[in-house]
Amino acid sequence: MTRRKRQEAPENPDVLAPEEVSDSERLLFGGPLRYDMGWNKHDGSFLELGLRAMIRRLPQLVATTVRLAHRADPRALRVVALAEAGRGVAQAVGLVAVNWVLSRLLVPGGTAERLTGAAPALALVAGAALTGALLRSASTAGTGKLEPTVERAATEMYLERVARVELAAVEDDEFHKLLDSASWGAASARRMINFCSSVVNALISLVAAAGVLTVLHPGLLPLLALMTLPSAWSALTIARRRYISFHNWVQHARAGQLLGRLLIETQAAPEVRVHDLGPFLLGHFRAMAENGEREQTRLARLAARTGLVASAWTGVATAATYGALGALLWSGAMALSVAGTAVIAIRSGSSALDRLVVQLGYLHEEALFVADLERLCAEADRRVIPPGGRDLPERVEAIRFEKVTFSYPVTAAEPGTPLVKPPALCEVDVTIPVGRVVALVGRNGSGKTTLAKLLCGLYTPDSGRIRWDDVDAAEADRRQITDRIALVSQDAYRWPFTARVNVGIGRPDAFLTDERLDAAARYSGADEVVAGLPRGWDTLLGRGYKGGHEISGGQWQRLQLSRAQYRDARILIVDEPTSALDAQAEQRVFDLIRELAADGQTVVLITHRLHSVRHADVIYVLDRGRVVEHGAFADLMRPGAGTGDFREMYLLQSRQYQHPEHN
Ligand SMILES: Nc1ncnc2c1ncn2[C@@H]1O[C@H](COP(=O)(O)OP(=O)(O)OP(=O)(O)O)[C@@H](O)[C@H]1O
Repeated sequence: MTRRKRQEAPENPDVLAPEEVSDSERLLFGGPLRYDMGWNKHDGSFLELGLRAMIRRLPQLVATTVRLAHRADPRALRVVALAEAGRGVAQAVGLVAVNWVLSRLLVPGGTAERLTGAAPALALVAGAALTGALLRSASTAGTGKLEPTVERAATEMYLERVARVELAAVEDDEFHKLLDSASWGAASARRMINFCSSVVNALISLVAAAGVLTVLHPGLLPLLALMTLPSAWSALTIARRRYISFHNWVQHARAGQLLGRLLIETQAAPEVRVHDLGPFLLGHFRAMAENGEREQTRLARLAARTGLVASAWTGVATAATYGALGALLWSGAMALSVAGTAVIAIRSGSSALDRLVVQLGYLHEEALFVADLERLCAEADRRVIPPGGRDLPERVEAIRFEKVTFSYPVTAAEPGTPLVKPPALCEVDVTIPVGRVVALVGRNGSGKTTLAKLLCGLYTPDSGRIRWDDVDAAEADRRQITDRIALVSQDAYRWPFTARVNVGIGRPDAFLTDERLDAAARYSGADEVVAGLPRGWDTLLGRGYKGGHEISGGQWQRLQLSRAQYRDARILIVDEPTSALDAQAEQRVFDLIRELAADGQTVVLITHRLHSVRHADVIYVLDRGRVVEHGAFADLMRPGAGTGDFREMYLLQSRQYQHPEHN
């Protein structure tokens, strides 16, 4: 693979290098492989932050961290805050004591005499160092306690909110992106504790150094600035360089990793072999990896150059500082002991500022994810399933859809280009008498599943009403609606749990007994599936786990039918219940549904197998979101009745089952 001509290196090394995209990436992904995920929007955020902006944001960042920590463990927060403040005082006292020591040592007289004179000051230096060490360990312990607590509290806050929102929110693209970036918020909150404690510590050290210098000699403060600013600039520049390198490298690495995954993925494996895709994918993998390596080398060279410039600046600043100190000493404006203390204070202040700018950058980046987490919580609260509501009648006679219209939210392909999509349901009138079998039939995309989801309360109509006798579902207690419904959908979830839990999860609050499970399993033929599992009911279902066992689509469907039976709800919605079942199992399911109907169970049956709806009490035929005809099977099959849609579809299907000679 040849590589495109390298683009010119950027003039300003603080700006991200232009995209270096290999031909492989252009061919396979149409350009650089960028994720369209929520967190992606924070890529490169460190670079947007200058020194001044960092300092401006400092109070807000510290406030956010303190708020998180206070919510999780106020006591540990107090320990960390007091320990850090105490460390600052200990540092200042230590510096003053050093000055005292030097002033006692640098006086004329015998060594023993001078040492004796400096003894109290030396004891103070030792005391300050010991106190500082003890406080540091208290702060480390407090931070260590806060970190996991903050992460747990933030994770719980996230999960608890997400579990309560409407389905429409989870399906909304924008909400999903926010969900994605907020999912990093908990780990970021944890890291913020550490970064923030380092920032506060560096800040206190800096203030202590500046305070002591001001007390010693006001003229020393500009020297601190002279020495620390180039060093802060160099620390920030080098940190940015590393950051740029990481972000450029990570894109190419991601693209390469994707190819690596495709080569070993089970689903792709047959095609990789039959079409001999191995060398093709491997060749592109190598080209991308080499591109990534070249990028890293280039950035490492640039980082080395910047480091050298920064070191030269720091050297000049150090020389200027020591020159100024020398001049003050020479002119007699400053005592030697003060100059000695000033050197120590300036060094400690400058290293504190280095730490401050780097840690502040990281703190800023983590704070963006925590802000997403907070935004998600606010948004989730806005889109939460409303709690409470009107009680449903104990014995409902019929559920009625009255002129119900519903549209899914439309996502524009390009920003600012609204898409017009017809509603999934349009002015639909459907009556579901309790204790009867109602069938919904129609072409793909005609709105059958949408109607079932509205019945479950997963969506609410844009207009029109769904009434449970005289109670409007929009005002009813949603829990009472879902409690009365069991749903077997074509895409029912395959829980990576044991077979026992996969059925029992139909009603998680009910006691799991083998008796109840066996009864539910017999209902759909899942008893045969369970009998064939290596550990029976206790077999873990799902590949990729030790002891995990995979079962076929049809076997899953039987388990899912048992789950609905285990739920023991008054209304059973079955959406394509037999799509993956063999002919025998399918017949059995429809016989069961008939038996249920005879027992007075309400069944809403959605299916494309029209021969199976012959026994339904009423059949609704949908087309492009509208009910085009409805009635009993015999009525719909009468020539000339209604629109004839059902009759036509039914006859077409029956002809396919007949032997060609009989046509
Ligand atoms: N989650 C969704 N988001 C956006 N549009 C959707 C969503 N689900 C369904 N639709 C659209 O709504 C319309 C009705 O879909 P629905 O799944 O209700 O039809 P259906 O009759 O059950 O189809 P099938 O027989 O294929 O299962 C279709 O145009 C479909 O593309």
